[in-house]
Amino acid sequence: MLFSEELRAQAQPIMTAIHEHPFVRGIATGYVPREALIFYVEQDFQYLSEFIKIYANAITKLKDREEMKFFANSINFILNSEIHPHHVFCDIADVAYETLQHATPAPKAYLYESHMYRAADTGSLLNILAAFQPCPWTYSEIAQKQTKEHANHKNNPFKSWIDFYAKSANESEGSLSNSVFQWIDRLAENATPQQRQQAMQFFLKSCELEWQFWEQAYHQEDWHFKELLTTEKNSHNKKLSYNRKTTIQ
Ligand SMILES: Cc1ncc(CN)c(N)n1
Repeated sequence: MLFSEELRAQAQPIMTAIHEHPFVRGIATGYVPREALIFYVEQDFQYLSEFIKIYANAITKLKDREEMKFFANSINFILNSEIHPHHVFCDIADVAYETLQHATPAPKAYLYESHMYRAADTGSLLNILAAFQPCPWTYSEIAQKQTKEHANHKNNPFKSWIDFYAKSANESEGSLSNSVFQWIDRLAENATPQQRQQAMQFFLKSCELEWQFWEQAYHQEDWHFKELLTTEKNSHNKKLSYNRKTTIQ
């Protein structure tokens, strides 16, 4: 069995829980509470910004130009394309995207970012790829499953979100996702059982943190002593006062 097959097999219970998560089901059925959408975008904006920095840092560990290109493309995708799904959520929540770009990372987002830095700090490309991979992989799985269920019908306000990640499953992110699994397999061939085990742990923890990220947004889980822990003035302490862009008649 290829190592990437082992990774996916071990992660299956987590992937099933992600598919069944109420936030993710809400995308398929067309309704997610407004506060959850706002919290998600605030946190994801911060998370993806951090992800870019971690990708950039990972480039310093590479020797091969093709490998560098992969990380450069990933950064480009996050910076220039992945704002679209955020806009979809903002439009549904009827909130201006610019107002959601100043949050402090909430506990699970902080944990996820720290986890990826920890993977990068090991200096092992296998660990780095294993820790990064659940980010594109789980979204591509969600979108492909929801497309198969025909959740992306024209009356679903989340259609464009599903189409975006389903399309990227075939083009950039997903085909990228497959090529990353192949890359992981090549690295795993020369790894010791201990090194594979460590990479497996990075992968599974990132999968769990993907589930936690949905959970955190759905329940707007934040630091309990937030006012002591942040210097941000514009954090989502004020979430209930987010003005709608349009006036309700
Ligand atoms: C937390 C999280 N994980 C994954 C993705 C999809 N790249 C995302 N936007 N945010």
